[in-house]
Amino acid sequence: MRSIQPVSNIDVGLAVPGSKSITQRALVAAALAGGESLLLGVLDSEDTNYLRSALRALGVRIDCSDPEAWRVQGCGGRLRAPDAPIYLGNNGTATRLLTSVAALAGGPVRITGDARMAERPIAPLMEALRGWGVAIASERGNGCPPLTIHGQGIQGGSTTLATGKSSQYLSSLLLVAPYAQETAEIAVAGRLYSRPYVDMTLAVMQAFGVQAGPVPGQSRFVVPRGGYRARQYQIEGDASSASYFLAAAAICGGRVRVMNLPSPSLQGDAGFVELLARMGCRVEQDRGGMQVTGASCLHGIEADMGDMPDVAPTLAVVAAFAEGMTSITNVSHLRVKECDRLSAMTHELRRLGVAVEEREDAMHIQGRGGLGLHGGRIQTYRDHRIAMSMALAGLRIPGVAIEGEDCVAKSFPDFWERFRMLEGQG
Ligand SMILES: O=C(O)C1=C[C@@H](OP(=O)(O)O)[C@@H](O)[C@H](O)C1
Ligand SMILES: C=C(OP(=O)(O)O)C(=O)O
Repeated sequence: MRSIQPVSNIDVGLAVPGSKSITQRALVAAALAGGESLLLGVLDSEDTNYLRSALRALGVRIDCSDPEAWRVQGCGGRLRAPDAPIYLGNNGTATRLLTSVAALAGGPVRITGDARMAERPIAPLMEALRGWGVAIASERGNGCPPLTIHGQGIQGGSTTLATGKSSQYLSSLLLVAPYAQETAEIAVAGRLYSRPYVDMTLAVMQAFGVQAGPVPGQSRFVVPRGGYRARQYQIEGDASSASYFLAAAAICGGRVRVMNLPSPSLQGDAGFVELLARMGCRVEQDRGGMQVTGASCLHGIEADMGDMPDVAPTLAVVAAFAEGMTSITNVSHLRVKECDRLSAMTHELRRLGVAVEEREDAMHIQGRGGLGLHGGRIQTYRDHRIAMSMALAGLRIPGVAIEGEDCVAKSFPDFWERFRMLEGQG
């Protein structure tokens, strides 16, 4: 258990670990490319280690003797079937991305994960891969992992993605599409959640030499045949990880600078600072980083967070210290993350006395400037984002403690060491 110390008026500058999403995309592109890539500023965490081990099992050599600069010997799109199942814990991104990558292995690949991953859907991606001639089955027949992919290459041509609740399906199809036997087309049916992650995928693909994109005016993506070019690639700081520190300035007053989160950024979650600005904070952002200065009074806002799901818990905690109602809408996909985050955040904020209403796809938080709140032992449901966001409440409310705090290792292994920089202030 980790007890949090309240502070006020902070003044902190820091760099955050590399982006989890960009690291994983760059690893896949570099693994499939021909030749050696050097990935700089990578995130070295539980999730990226799962993906790294999986790519090694598929025959890719990755040298991590420098933890922040990984050297990847690309296989030119030719992977081997692994000797054992690939275990990916609760890494949704890697599970979705590797499901398509596994189709390029010359033999069966079994992908497994932890108990929660076995509840996180993947059926729309399976169906779209079948449209490209890939034989794939979900072991329990429920459209969730464990899965077996009978890797024999990807035929390509047209397929349809019935989108479902994750953009990771589309990112997965896009990333392997250059290695299909025919030009690949993906028609997207239905609403696409978390769209900025798709743009990030396209940007990483472009950086590795593949120009893919949506057909203007249509919900269809075309990816030319070819392959990735190995290169040296610099990864930005993680915008979701940065949100906890930037939000601390909003909650406690004072200012926080994150040096390695540039504006513009490839990450949709970099838009979190715009929400803080709407609540009254001062935001400065440029290529050199982002800075948030807290306001004497925060006010509630309406925020459609369909495109920024991972920072919705952070905003929910800030909302508890604002005056008035904050509505976080369009977030039903939060229910299929590491835990059901809508339900978890509702429970844990209520534990501290915050008035929260939970809806199927939204949360409404009635802030009273933090008045009347009290301490409590926060349950984290093995979810890093519940731990890191709820810790922020303890910077204002005495007596907040976080149970199961080690879950931060998924995306931010030294979160607590950096968090101590905040607690040491004021
Ligand atoms: O593609 C990615 O890197 C991610 C996409 C998002 O998931 P969904 O598209 O499932 O919302 C996000 O929540 C996840 O943490 C990372
Ligand atoms: C949802 C997340 O990750 P993933 O889907 O990759 O498990 C996250 O990091 O908040």
